[in-house]
Amino acid sequence: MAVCGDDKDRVLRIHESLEELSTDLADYIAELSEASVKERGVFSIALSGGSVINLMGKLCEAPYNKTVDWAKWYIFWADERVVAKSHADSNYKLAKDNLLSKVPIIPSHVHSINDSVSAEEAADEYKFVIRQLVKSRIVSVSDVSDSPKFDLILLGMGSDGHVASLFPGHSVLEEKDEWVTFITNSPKPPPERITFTLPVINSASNVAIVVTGENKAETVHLAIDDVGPDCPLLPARLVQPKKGKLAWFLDKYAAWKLDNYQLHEQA
Ligand SMILES: O=C1O[C@H](COP(=O)(O)O)[C@@H](O)[C@H](O)[C@H]1O
Repeated sequence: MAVCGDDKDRVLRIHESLEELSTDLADYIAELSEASVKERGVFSIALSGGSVINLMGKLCEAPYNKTVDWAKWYIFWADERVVAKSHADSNYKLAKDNLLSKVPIIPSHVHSINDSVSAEEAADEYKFVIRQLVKSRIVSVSDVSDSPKFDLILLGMGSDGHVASLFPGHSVLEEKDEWVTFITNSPKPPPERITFTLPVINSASNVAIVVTGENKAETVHLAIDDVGPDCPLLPARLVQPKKGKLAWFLDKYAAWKLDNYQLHEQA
C-alpha cells in the first residue's frame, strides 16, 4: 500500500488489491471507532450504499468482530433510496445483509429512514432524528457551523463523480441550510432518494471516499488532481472537510490516471 498526501488533512491510500484495501479500510474504521469511543464514549458513522459496503466486509471477521466496541456504534446513512427496506435497491438492506446482521450492533442504534412516506417527508423525519441525537450528544456538533459532526462519513463515488445522492449539475449541490434533503429525479435509479448535504459531509471529523476499478480512473483523476479551470464540477471534488480529515481509499486500477501516479506508487 502507498499512503501519500498533499497535506495532513487529505491522504490518498492506494492499494495493490481489493484484499489489501479491505484490510486497510477495516483497520482505519476500527482505529477511528476506538479513538472516538475513548474520547466521546460513542462512535457515529454514516454509511453509503454500493461497493463500499462489500469492501467493509472484513469488519465482520477476526480480529475486528471481537475487538471493535460495537455497542457504542450509532449508524446512519449518508444517502438512501426511498424504497422498502426489503428491496434490493435499499442501502439499508445492503448494510444489514453484509454488516449489521453479522456484528453485535444494538438495533436501536441503527437509524435508517422511514420508507413508508414520501422522499420529502423521509428527509424531514431524518433531520428530526439527527437533531435529537445532536441534542443528546450522540452526534457531535460542528464548532464552525450548526451542522452535525459525524465521527466518520463513508462515501463511494459513481463513475459520474456523484457521492451520496449528490449528482453532477443537480441543484442539491447548492443546498446550504438543510442537513438532509431529497431528490425525486436521480439520474441513477431509483429516482427518489434522500441525501446528506455538502455542509453536513464537510462538517464531519473524518470522511473516507472508497473507489475501485479502472472504469472510475478518469473520474478519480478529475476529482483529485489539479486539472485547471475547465474541470467539470464533480460532487466528489466538493468533498472538502472544513476541519476534518479526508482519506481516499483507491485500488491501483482506480488510481492509475492520477498525476504523479508513479510517485504515489513508490511512496
Ligand atoms: O447510488 C449510489 O451510488 C454510489 C456509488 O456506488 P458504487 O457501487 O459505484 O460504489 C453510492 O456511494 C451511493 O451511496 C449510492 O446510493
